[in-house]
Amino acid sequence: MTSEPVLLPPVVVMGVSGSGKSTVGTALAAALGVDFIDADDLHPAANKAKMAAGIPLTDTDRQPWLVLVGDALHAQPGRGPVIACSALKRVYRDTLRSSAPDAVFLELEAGKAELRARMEHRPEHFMPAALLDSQLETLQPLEADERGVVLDTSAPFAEVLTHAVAWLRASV
Ligand SMILES: Nc1ncnc2c1ncn2[C@@H]1O[C@H](COP(=O)(O)OP(=O)(O)O)[C@@H](O)[C@H]1O
Ligand SMILES: O=C(O)[C@H](O)[C@@H](O)[C@H](O)[C@H](O)COP(=O)(O)O
Repeated sequence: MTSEPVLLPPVVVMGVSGSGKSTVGTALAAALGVDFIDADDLHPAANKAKMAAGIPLTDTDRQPWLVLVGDALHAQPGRGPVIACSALKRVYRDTLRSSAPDAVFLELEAGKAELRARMEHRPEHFMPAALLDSQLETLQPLEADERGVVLDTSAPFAEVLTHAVAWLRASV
């Protein structure tokens, strides 16, 4: 007798720059056996150039990017994927849910000093630590009616991953 494969909804690993989205998302996708996509790779070149110059993106800058992220989210029903995407505001997550209504959100958090240190020590990344304040000001944490969980990434990495997998197994 074969067991039914577990259907995994699209998973968005969200949070400010340096919160660990790419790191946790890559490991989580590998653990779940689904594709990982980094939404940074979907940003138009102009958005990346703006951030690299230390200028925060506006809602208008982010809108076409969020549509691309939404398209990627619902491309493989039942097979994730796991996408690392900041999804800082509630309205951005609403845009993603308009493409993938079943998407779940894992919000990664850490203290400001830890976030700054991570950004400053990350080799060859376009995002300057100077944008951390703006990222934190823009962040609207998950609300009670949004399907997801907050994960404290100041815990050891293995614990963060175990918590993420356990939450998904219990919730989907
Ligand atoms: N849980 C963690 N504990 C310590 N360092 C971490 C953790 N998660 C990520 N990092 C480190 O912090 C930096 C930023 O992580 P990254 O995954 O690039 O974040 P984001 O994609 O959210 O910007 C990387 O150098 C990474 O190795
Ligand atoms: O909406 C935004 O302002 C960006 O998506 C931003 O949140 C993201 O942090 C950068 O693209 C840098 O990428 P990392 O988050 O991987 O550092």
